[in-house]
Amino acid sequence: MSDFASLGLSDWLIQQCKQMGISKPTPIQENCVPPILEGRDCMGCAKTGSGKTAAFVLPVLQKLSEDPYGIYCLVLTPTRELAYQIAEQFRVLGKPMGLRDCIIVGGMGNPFFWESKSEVRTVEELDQRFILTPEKVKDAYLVHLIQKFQDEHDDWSIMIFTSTCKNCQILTMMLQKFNFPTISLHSMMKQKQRFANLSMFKSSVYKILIATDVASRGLDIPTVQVVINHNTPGLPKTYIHRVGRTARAGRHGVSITLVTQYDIHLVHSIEENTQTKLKEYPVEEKEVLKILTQVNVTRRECEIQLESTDFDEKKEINKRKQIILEGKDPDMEAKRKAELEKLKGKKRRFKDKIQETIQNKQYGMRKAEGTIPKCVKF
Ligand SMILES: Nc1ncnc2c1ncn2[C@@H]1O[C@H](COP(=O)(O)OP(=O)(O)OP(=O)(O)O)[C@@H](O)[C@H]1O
Repeated sequence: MSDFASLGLSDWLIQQCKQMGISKPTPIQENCVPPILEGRDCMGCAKTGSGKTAAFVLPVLQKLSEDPYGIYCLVLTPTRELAYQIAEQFRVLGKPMGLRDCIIVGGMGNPFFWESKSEVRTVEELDQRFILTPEKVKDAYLVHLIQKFQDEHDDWSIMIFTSTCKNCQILTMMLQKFNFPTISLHSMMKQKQRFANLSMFKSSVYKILIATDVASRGLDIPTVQVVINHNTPGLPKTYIHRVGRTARAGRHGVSITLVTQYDIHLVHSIEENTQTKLKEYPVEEKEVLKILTQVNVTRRECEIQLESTDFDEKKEINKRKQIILEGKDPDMEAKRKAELEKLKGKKRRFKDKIQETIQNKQYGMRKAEGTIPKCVKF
């Protein structure tokens, strides 16, 4: 493995990397830094947590420092949280050159600035991936797993991914009722709250973050030791992004995916895609059964509690907001959808009618042929 100097990086940047605890380039950095410094187009692809951000931040900063003029670099990210995280990397590495940056995100009013520190530690070992196939679907397994991690580790931190905002909210409420230090992150929360929750999780005020896929891409929280997929991801790509939130930069990490009998095909495509056979996670069923009723009752209580809030109403508002952002009129869209449904209904009835006519004809023909079996009464 080469060092940063041999990649053509300046001393001040190498020093800044050292200050962050980064002394040797990762393969993606080794392969991307020189061509970017040469001014060539570069497309990089590497596994999660392998230092892709610094692979472009470092050469961009170096080139900018050579000719610091005007707006130099525009970075596009899939989520707001990721925009802040990347800006943070630019800020930390670009501190000696007095870098100025601006974050622009949708749905939050004016762009604003954010200051915080980034943390890097030494590179360690690989991660382990498991599946857990519960006898019965549900949440008791989740509670059992968390309990186990809490009992077995002094320093623990878990990210749980689930499919919908509503489920994310219910699970959070439920785990809080079991006194687990839990916080959530999903798109139906106000952005301010999303940032606040993320930073409280990052600083270990809360040990469990329950999130939808809004948190599955790019977030770098080195302390996360376990990722639990409360639902089996529908796409292998989503699985890869989710489990990539642990075992960052060569650290240890475990991922556990809850799988029902209906998800086996999804597991197979994940295994095929990742070229990894998922191991069965051993669970003491007896222990799970002990808490089963209590967990079910608590979950139901949380569902009822949530139904009495304006959660679904907000969902409707968010949907309408999205339609407006897409440049469409939400009322017109609703009308269009209703008309489409009407048309589909008409088509369905027409199809049923044809089917019925065909059946009647067939019946008539078989009757004429005398091939219809006689009804026998006992
Ligand atoms: N050369 C290095 N040596 C050790 N740690 C590094 C090195 N480069 C970056 N890191 C650290 O590794 C962690 C992961 O980096 P980064 O977030 O850029 O990964 P990524 O490849 O973009 O991951 P993802 O695909 O999940 O977005 C960060 O904490 C970063 O500071």
